[in-house]
Amino acid sequence: MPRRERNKFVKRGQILELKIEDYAFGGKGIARIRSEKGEFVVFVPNTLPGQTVKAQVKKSSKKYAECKLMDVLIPSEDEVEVPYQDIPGAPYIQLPIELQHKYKKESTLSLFQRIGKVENIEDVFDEFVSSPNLFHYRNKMEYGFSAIGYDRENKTDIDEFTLGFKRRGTWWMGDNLEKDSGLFDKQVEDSIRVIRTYCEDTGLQPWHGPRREGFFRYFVVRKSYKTNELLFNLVTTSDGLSSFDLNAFSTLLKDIFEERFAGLLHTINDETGDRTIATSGSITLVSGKDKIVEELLGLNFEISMKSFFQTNPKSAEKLYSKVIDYALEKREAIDNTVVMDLFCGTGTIGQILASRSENTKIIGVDIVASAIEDAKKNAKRNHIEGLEFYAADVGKFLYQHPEYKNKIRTIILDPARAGIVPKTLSKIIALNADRIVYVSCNPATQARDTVELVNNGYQLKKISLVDQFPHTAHIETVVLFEKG
Ligand SMILES: C[S@@+](CC[C@H](N)C(=O)[O-])C[C@H]1O[C@@H](n2cnc3c(N)ncnc32)[C@H](O)[C@@H]1O
Repeated sequence: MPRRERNKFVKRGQILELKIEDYAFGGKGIARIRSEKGEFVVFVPNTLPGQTVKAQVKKSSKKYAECKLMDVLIPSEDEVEVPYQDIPGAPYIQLPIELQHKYKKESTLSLFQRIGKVENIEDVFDEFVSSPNLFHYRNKMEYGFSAIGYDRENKTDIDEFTLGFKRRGTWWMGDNLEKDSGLFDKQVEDSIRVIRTYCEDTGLQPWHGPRREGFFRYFVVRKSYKTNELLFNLVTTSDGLSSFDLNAFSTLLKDIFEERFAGLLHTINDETGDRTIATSGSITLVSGKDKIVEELLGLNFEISMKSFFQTNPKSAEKLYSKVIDYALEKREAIDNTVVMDLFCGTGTIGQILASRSENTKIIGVDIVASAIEDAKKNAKRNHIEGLEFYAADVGKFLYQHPEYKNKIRTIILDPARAGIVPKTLSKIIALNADRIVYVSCNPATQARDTVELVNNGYQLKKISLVDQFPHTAHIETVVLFEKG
């Protein structure tokens, strides 16, 4: 054994049985191994206090180890029965929502204290906003086909035509979805079994991960809460396509979902990597239409299979309302001014803000060109004027447009999970805005950026937490920063 490994309490790859005692930010359960040498801390994501779990060591140092959850052996006493199939995407579904909120609130605020150095975090805490729908809140789901399934009774893998989600902690094994998971659409999930049987009866093979071969790969569904319509995308390889009848598959979906069926798309994905994105590859329309319309705060947004759209639209309305409330608190910093909506995606926040303010010009910037195209189209559809959208890296855009320095009073920030790179944050700070409303889907990077903003004269005035994804460890934050 290498010396580096010898000094460690547990070894990489080792399988441990652990009792979870605490909860850390991001859904990491904390277990402690006590011995004559002292206390050794083990983190296991997607677990909660009271559970006894089986976990594999992924990273180990002298003081602590990071593990991957393999199985929950004994549930926590806090957990309750739910009528849904358990899936890796909802590790906390059996925990009452009030407890989920408590863990999320406490761990997020302590993160701002620890990393963000905000000592008065309890004083500036504004509101914990719950998701309006606690179940069936998602508007998109990706189901995977697999030739290797999971035998729940014997807890082992089996050769089986599978359609559902990956088995927790594995990349090669699927787990059949037999009924509603409680996260997406009940009718769709209760029908997955029928769709699976239809595909299996064609004689074509599901994807075999280790062998990197097979025909059926993914079945993706998008839903509109406005119209209740469903848009489908079947992802296959090209191998065997000539013997598969896409129109007959579309008829099956129309028979099941009737007027809810909006359209079927087909994607050919011949990538063989384990981490291929479900929908990469060429996409064609088989029948119906290729877009559905969703409504957010009275505005309409057209969504195609590939475009980014908030996954929990009802909760997104709450999130956006909070952003708009913070922004409009000081109307003089909004009306008759130029507002920057940086990392704007499809421009939703800017459009809502423009529609609720007087003579405000919005500059939206996002690096994804197709999102900017959608933003422009959506603004036109909603008859909102005064918006300019640019497809660019935020840092580069600000470098190329020094004319905005000292001209912007309010900035909206909504970066991706990785947060804002330091150089770009400096350029944002150099704009010298009075107010910044910073939305984040990763409070850990936002807490880091808070230090920089505070060092440059901003104060954290308010923070709200929005629970966009009940039953997961995710939490979104809306933070209001003001100068001086
Ligand atoms: C959380 S999303 C923003 C969503 C948007 N505000 C909305 O509500 O629809 C983060 C966005 O940051 C964009 N992005 C990531 N890195 C970027 C960069 N360096 N410059 C500009 N945009 C970037 C992504 O394309 C993505 O649309």
